[in-house]
This record gives sequence, C-alpha cells and structure tokens, in this order.
Amino acid sequence: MLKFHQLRVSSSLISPQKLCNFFPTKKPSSLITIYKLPIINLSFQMGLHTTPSHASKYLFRQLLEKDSSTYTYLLADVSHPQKPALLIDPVDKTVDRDLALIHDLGLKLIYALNTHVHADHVTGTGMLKSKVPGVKSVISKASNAKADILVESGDKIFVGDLFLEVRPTPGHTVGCVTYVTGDGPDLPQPRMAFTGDTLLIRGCGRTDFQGGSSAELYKSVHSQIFSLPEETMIYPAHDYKGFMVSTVGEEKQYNPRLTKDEETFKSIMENLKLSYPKMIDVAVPANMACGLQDPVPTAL
Ligand SMILES: N[C@@H](CCC(=O)N[C@@H](CSS)C(=O)NCC(=O)O)C(=O)O
Repeated sequence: MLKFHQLRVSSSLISPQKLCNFFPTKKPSSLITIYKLPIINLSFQMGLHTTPSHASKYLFRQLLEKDSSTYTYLLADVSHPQKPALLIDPVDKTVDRDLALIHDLGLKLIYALNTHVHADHVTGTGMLKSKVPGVKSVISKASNAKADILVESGDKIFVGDLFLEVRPTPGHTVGCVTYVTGDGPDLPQPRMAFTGDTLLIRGCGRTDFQGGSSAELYKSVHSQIFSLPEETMIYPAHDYKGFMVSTVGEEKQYNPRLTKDEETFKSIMENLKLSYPKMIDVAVPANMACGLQDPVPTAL
C-alpha cells in the first residue's frame, strides 16, 4: 500500500488537510488517491526511492562529508527481514555518523563499496570493516587496490533483491567504475547510476594523475553512462557547487565538457589548471588498502 507522508511543492510542505483548500469538495482521504503518482516521484526528497508497485521496499540516502564535498550513498532492501544495506564511497571522518544512521534505521551493513581509489580523502571502508565485523569491502580489480571483493565489468552486488551492476568507467583513474541499479519491474525506477568522479554534475573528474586519461574518460562516459536511459538518476561522488542529483538526459544536454567533441574535451581537460588535492599523498596509499591496513596483532 502507498503511504501519504508529505508533499513538497516548490519550497512549501502541503498536508492532506491543506490540499483540501485546492479541492474543497474532496475529503483528505480521496486526495491521497489523486496525488498518488506525484507523491511517489517526490519521495526522493524524503530519501526514499520507491516504485509504484513497491513503495517502501528500498531505502536510499545521500550523505555529505563537507570538508571534501564527498557524497556517500546508503542503499538497503527494507522489505527483507534483515534489511541488508550497502554504502557507496564512505569517508573515514563520517563513519560514525553513517553507522549511527544505519543503527537508527535498523539496517544490517553488508558491503562498503568504493567507486575508485580516491585522492582527496581517506575512504571509510577500513574503519567500517573494523567497527562492523563481517562487512565486506569492494573496489574494482582494475584499481589494483586491496579489498575483500574485486569487481569487474558486469558483476552484480546484491543486498536483498536490490542489486548494483558494475560498469567500468576508467579515465579519472584507471580503476574507476560506475555502479548502476539493476533494471527490472521490482527494482527502483528510474535507475540510479553512482558515477564516482567519472561524471560530475555539469562536470567530470580530472584526468591528470593516477593513470587518468581524458580520451578514456570521454569514451567511458559516452559508452557506459550516456547509453543508459535518459531518466537514469546521476549520483556523483562529489559536488562543489551544491548540486545533488542529475539525470543522464540532463547531462547529455547541458554538461559543458562532455557535450563537446572529443578533441575539444581533451583540450578543456588539459587546461583545467587545478591544484593537486591537499590530501593526495596520504589518501592514495591509504586507499590502496581500502583505508586501513589489517589490524596489527598486539604483542602479548
Ligand atoms: N580542492 C580539492 C580537490 C578538488 C579536485 O581536484 N577534485 C577532483 C575530484 S577529487 S580527486 C576532481 O576531479 N575535480 C574536477 C573538477 O573539475 O573540479 C582538494 O584539495 O581536496
């Protein structure tokens, strides 16, 4: 059954009671039916990703680490008895916040995924593994980093009925991948693509270190991300301008870098003139071991 929580129109919240002002002849209960579809779509704003026939089956949260402007994503199958969950791109500084949320929501964390070896912050994967026994770290095989599960093109990571497909998207780093929710009537629609630093909203990851290549990034975005349905939601690992989400269709039309031809794109990337991330010398070695070395046994 669908649940009516709150409907956000522009910046105001409208309760069923207030909707009666627009539809004076209707009872609040009948307005629930009238607003069934908009409520489902707007459920993103409540952090709940639902499908018309599977409202409340999956949970989705976008979380921010402010210092590095990194987004961490929490996904769970809350219809499963154990409420299995995964985190994408957790940050060491916000692990305790993320675990408190997971605890509050009654979820069981199974996987901690990285889209790539980050250069600007230390992943939370290692801390999560030491704080929650049984959590498995995940990164691409192509990254050459250490993790419990090394994924390749086409692999699937399941939590309950929900799963993420692995799409290789090298270019920002050699091992970058995009995780895309599976396609199916029982799965979130529109699909969600977690693009890491490959595709940012109205931008893309830099390509000047860690095996980066602007030619590779251009190919990755066009072949692996822009080939997804236009309505696919784009959730990047960073945003520096306050954006939170975009779509494939929107980026295909408005991305100021990826809408250009390949030669123009390469020239843009060669002239970004960005300074190196402040933490690169600490972050890259730590992240090659998923953020934390195995616990060192203490001497007796
Ligand atoms: N100033 C930040 C690093 C900013 C930066 O270089 N961001 C990367 C992703 S994290 S390696 C990037 O690809 N940016 C692309 C862009 O166009 O901004 C710091 O010192 O950490």
